[in-house]
Amino acid sequence: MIVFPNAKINIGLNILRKRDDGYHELETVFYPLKLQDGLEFIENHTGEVHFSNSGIEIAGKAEDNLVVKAYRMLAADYRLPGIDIHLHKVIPFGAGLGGGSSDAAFMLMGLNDFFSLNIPEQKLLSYAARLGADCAFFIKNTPSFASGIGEKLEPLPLSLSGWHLLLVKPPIEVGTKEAYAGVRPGEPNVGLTEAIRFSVNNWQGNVVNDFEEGIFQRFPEIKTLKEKLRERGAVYASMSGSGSSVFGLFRNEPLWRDSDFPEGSFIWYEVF
Ligand SMILES: C[C@](O)(CO)[C@H](O)COP(=O)(O)OP(=O)(O)OC[C@H]1O[C@@H](n2ccc(N)nc2=O)[C@H](O)[C@@H]1O
Ligand SMILES: Nc1ncnc2c1ncn2[C@@H]1O[C@H](COP(=O)(O)OP(=O)(O)OP(=O)(O)O)[C@@H](O)[C@H]1O
Repeated sequence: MIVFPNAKINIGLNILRKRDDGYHELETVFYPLKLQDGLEFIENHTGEVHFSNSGIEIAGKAEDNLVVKAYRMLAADYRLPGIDIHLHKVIPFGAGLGGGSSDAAFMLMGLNDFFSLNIPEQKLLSYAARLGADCAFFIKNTPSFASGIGEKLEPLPLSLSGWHLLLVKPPIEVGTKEAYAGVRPGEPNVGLTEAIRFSVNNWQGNVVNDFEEGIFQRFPEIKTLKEKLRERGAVYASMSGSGSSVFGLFRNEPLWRDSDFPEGSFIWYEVF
């Protein structure tokens, strides 16, 4: 079976408070992108899991990969055969695009479908939440308002249809944990549920990402990137999640060249 896990952006991200277990309560809007990895698995007769990877190389042991963790989680509760997994990685990581979380969520859904496990959506959502705070979103994969630690989801009637998105990930990887360490939690001036209802023209300054302050201090080139997207005509520009990627929303196709951005940047353009 082959599935295509997609990326997400965060539109606004307010970090409200730190919990006793170290996680942070937040409010954010998740919006799916067409940018995708390719994830294939076939049954084998060894009873083992084999993992291979092409495209962007993922360092570390196969057992640490979120798709293998997703398999192990289901295999603990359901009878599953061994499988060979191949992940073609296109979505950059350390980018705030949720690529690893998406791979894990699509693995859960793929195993559920292919091996007819009949796991209801509510249960898939709770498996996903155990794999990562972002992961549950990809089970639904429609524009959503998220709260809690990112796992409480409500569908959001937000359509960016017709808007052009230009996303740039500079050659900097930001770890999620370190990004959280650099924020000061607090209540926003305008709550996200209210701000997101404004027209996109009024988002800048109202729909904010609380990770930006700390990350821009550490990596001024990411701040410069956001300014560049605004100069190029982005009606709204923001870092996504914990960074390092930055996106701009444009009314029309933006004019840009690869050389506008830091050498080695990953660039993605789509029309919603
Ligand atoms: C930055 C976001 O992408 C915004 O959507 C997410 O909050 C991150 O979600 P994620 O990558 O799925 O995160 P996880 O793998 O669950 O957590 C990685 C680390 O980030 C921190 N973390 C994550 C989520 C959260 N609400 N509060 C946290 O403090 C914790 O230190 C945790 O150990
Ligand atoms: N399938 C996977 N794809 C990408 N990274 C993975 C995967 N499985 C495990 N990882 C590990 O997760 C780390 C990436 O996590 P990180 O949270 O920084 O990235 P991200 O995909 O940009 O997500 P986020 O939007 O949550 O910030 C990498 O260092 C990598 O080793």
